[in-house]
Amino acid sequence: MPETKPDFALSLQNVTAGYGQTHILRNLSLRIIRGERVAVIGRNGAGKTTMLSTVMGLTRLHGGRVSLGEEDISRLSPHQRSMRGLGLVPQTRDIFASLTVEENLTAVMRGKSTLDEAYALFPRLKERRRNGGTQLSGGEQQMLTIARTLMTEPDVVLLDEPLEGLAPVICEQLMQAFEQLAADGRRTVVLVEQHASAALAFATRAIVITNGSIVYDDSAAALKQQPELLERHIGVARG
Ligand SMILES: Nc1ncnc2c1ncn2[C@@H]1O[C@H](COP(=O)(O)OP(=O)(O)OP(=O)(O)O)[C@@H](O)[C@H]1O
Repeated sequence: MPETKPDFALSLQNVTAGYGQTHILRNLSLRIIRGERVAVIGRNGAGKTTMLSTVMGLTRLHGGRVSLGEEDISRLSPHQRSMRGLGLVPQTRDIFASLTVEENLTAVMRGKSTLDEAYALFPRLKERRRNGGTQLSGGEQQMLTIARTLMTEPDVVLLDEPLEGLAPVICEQLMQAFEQLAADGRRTVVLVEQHASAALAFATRAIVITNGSIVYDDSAAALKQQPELLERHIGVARG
């Protein structure tokens, strides 16, 4: 029987990248299959944000290649990458504070995306649609940041520590929204998160980064069963 080739959504091949002359990621290789849910965990400063930023074209690529599907996107600008279906939800909640919720969403809307879609995912944003960015709570700002990225119709969604600093009840709502985003393999989701247990409950695959290199790449369920490994790689296994 002919072997079917995996459909890779995103690939990093021998990537060395950083800021200016500094190398943070070292010869990092990774291939993510379309529809996969991947958790990326690691200690502070391990290079998780740098990895997402490198995929998005926001760092200096010193060597290697980044591909989206079959296409080498290593030389494309962040905007071109976004147009091809990459969406980054940055750690720095990225909204226009002077605009209302609705204006924030319509400003970046693309293709077939609709406000209803955003509001179905986050009903709270519908309630707050006429409120300005500065009037939102931290959790609402995070919801808006995620919804803004979705308005660009990404096939691959990169989430950079979306739960950081938020109350447990909001974290739960966000995790439910990520479940919906990833449902039926509709989107490929890469979740960088310090809350290891939430990330591992969501993901099918886990990647652990230490000093800019991948030290674990296997099933999320298997990593959950090895608290000593989690402890070794990320310190206190945070809930
Ligand atoms: N803009 C920058 N310029 C120079 N060095 C940077 C920059 N951003 C991050 N670094 C450095 O790159 C290394 C990796 O940082 P990165 O933010 O990727 O880690 P991280 O795993 O996401 O950690 P955290 O959980 O703290 O966000 C760190 O040593 C950091 O100081």
